[in-house]
Amino acid sequence: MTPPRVLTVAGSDSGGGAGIQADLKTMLALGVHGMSVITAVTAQNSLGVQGAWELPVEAVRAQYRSVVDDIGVQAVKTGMLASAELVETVAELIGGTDAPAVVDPVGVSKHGDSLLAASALDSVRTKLLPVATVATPNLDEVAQLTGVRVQSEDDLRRAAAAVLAYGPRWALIKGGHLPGEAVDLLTDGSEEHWLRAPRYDNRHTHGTGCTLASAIASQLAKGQSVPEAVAAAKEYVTGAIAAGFALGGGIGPVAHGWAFTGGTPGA
Ligand SMILES: Nc1ncnc2c1ncn2[C@@H]1O[C@H](COP(=O)(O)OP(=O)(O)OP(=O)(O)O)[C@@H](O)[C@H]1O
Ligand SMILES: Cc1ncc(CO)c(N)n1
Repeated sequence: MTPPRVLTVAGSDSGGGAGIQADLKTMLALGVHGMSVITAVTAQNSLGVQGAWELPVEAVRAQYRSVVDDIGVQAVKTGMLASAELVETVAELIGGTDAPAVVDPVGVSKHGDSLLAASALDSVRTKLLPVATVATPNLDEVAQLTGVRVQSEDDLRRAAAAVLAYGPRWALIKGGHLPGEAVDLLTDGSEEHWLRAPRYDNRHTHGTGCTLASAIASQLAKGQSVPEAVAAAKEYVTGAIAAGFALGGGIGPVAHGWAFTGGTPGA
């Protein structure tokens, strides 16, 4: 049987922990066929981002058309889009595709390196968020995009309302950067789903956001509803964080294959 097909539109992380590499590993682990449109190439490792180069708009468009016109997609995920021009191009492409879109509005890496030009923020708000089925900002991205500064769980509702005002069907506000339990809020403005998991203080959390968004897209492609897909994706990313491992001298990656290795840290 042909597996469901999922497309990631994102940047390459040479260190293999985030970006396209995290997305494809997640898709393999969750049993879907992963495909990629590369928007930018980063020189990146456990210590930070040493360099980043965008691809030309024609290269992004051509990759997208090659995949969608022949193979077809059951879900799309977007990550690092680097510039206003690429954000607008990708928004137009996914707006014209009949598949759910999970938009991870990637702004900065875990090390604080910028992965999106400041001049692109307005295009994210007005072009990309309106075509999202689910938008998955972290707290820094919420602050950049909406001005809402989340300091407690109560603020997550306010953040979600501010994100929903830009037009995505659902907002998943990731409270991963708050102290205490790892709490996220999923809402479409009427239903609310609180997702809670224990916090693992192993610091090997490079690529958590990419992994979560790709897992949501994978579950949507299998036909799950948004709340079901997000709940399953949260379980997957939590297992991957629990089994995260040291690599290089800085922040190590989550373990995408944890379900195959029994969830043993670093196995
Ligand atoms: N230490 C942790 N323990 C358990 N869950 C965590 C931890 N850190 C983050 N999470 C969870 O991981 C998911 C991703 O959230 P996070 O806020 O880390 O994304 P992100 O900052 O976009 O990640 P990145 O930019 O590295 O890809 C959320 O479900 C969040 O609650
Ligand atoms: C290429 C890439 N995309 C996304 C992230 C998320 O932080 C990263 N570090 N690198």
